[in-house]
Amino acid sequence: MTRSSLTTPPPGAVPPVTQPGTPAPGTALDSHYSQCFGCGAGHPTGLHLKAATPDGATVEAEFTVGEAHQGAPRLAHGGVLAAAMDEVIGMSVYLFRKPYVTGRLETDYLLPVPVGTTLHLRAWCNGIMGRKAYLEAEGRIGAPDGPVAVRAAALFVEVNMEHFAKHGDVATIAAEHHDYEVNP
Ligand SMILES: CCCCC/C=C\C/C=C\C/C=C\C/C=C\CCCC(=O)SCCNC(=O)CCNC(=O)[C@H](O)C(C)(C)COP(=O)(O)OP(=O)(O)OC[C@H]1O[C@@H](n2cnc3c(N)ncnc32)[C@H](O)[C@@H]1OP(=O)(O)O
Repeated sequence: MTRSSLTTPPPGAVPPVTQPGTPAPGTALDSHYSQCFGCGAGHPTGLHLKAATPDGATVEAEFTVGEAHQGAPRLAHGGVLAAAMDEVIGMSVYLFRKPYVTGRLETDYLLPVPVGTTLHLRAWCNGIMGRKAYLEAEGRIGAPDGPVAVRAAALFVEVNMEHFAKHGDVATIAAEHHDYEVNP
């Protein structure tokens, strides 16, 4: 992965700590919001990522490239692939049971990804420093050990729930999200 210093854990970054409530190894991960472009079942043209954590610390997910995801004819749009990486990384940092948002996302595109391809995604955390989490992901074509088509490195920043309440409907967040107390 070609990455900048901004997404590389600095000296002193620590491994993430498993929190109470972290899903057990093998648990399927629910969508965090039904209208989410990445994982929401209610989004008409979204990515509909299906995810699980094999070990309580990393996330594996599948995304099948559809007609709605094209850039060039019959090929996935690069921004859509970046969105898939953002989503699986977001799911992985959420395993630590704190709300984070993407601050920076860097993406390497190694292979074209045709419509109909199932990308096997994997995301993990390389370290945490204060509010900043340093994460990485890869997307492989056709199988968990298939050729790598996309790699990403990201900096996620911890926020409080007011971050979401400021722009969203608090009742909707509360209704769909039971892991955090929503009390702005
Ligand atoms: C409706 C339901 C929603 C409810 C969700 C609730 C919880 C979530 C639960 C589950 C989620 C599960 C799955 C999620 C899956 C996928 C989601 C995808 C994630 C996204 O798609 S999310 C949308 C895109 N995302 C944004 O919409 C962020 C916009 N942005 C901001 O909101 C601010 O910009 C913020 C908060 C990032 C920082 O603002 P701030 O004021 O809090 O803090 P500050 O600026 O001081 O930064 C603190 C330290 O981070 C460094 N830093 C910041 N940004 C940097 C950058 N770009 N590059 C390098 N370093 C950076 C600073 O340099 C400083 O570093 P230092 O401390 O060393 O000085």
